[in-house]
Amino acid sequence: MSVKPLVAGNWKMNGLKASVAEFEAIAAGYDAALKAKAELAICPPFTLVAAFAQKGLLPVGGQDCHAKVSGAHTGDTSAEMLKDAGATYVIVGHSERRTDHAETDAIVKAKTEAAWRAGLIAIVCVGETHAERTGGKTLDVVGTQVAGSLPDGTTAANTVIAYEPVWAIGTGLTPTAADVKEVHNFIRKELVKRFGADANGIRILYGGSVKPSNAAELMAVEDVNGALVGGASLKAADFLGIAAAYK
Ligand SMILES: O=C(CO)COP(=O)(O)O
Repeated sequence: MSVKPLVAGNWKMNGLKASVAEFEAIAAGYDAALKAKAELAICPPFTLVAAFAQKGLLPVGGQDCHAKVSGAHTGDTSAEMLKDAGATYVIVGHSERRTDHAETDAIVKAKTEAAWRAGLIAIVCVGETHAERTGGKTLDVVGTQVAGSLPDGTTAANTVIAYEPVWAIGTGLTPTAADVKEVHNFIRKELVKRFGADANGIRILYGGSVKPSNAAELMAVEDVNGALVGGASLKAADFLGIAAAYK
């Protein structure tokens, strides 16, 4: 099944009002040739979601959501609020949330359901730590996260998976193409086993130190259907360079 790749930018805790210029530069550079290669999306901090979405230039996403619709949850943002602000996507279960905010697979699953309830596409992140990889536990860990973080009813239309090895995030290190292939093939198999043939259309993004210089090799790997890009998504030239790496 041929799947249109998605190259999504995760701006993390970066960006001020002035950053709308960089967002506009990304949209301006997304020409017909790039449109033929990949879809783009930008997930800025909450404070910029509405401002970016109002531009109507590219799909926008949040970086997290609460599982509930509303209520006494100081500092949290619901999926409905993101939808109201104009978001299309929301990232859930990023390793920085799993670590900094002790998010478990059960919490990530509840957030994924919240995303669907609000009409958002969930970008569900999974990935092993360095110790887990060197301990030979990568597929066990990723398999457990995939099983526990995805609700019944996961489809190609409501969910994107992002495989992000924790040790590759922000480090400049990346797994070999063979290692990426092993994990993506494994995730695909698990998805098809549980959700049926439709799961061949679920996009599985690779994330972790993706740059224009390594994008061509990583994006050519079987079952890699795009990228979730951190640092290199903050500069239009780098982010567009990743999309351009598609043949
Ligand atoms: O965590 C990531 C995207 O969600 C990857 O970050 P980097 O691209 O900065 O390594």
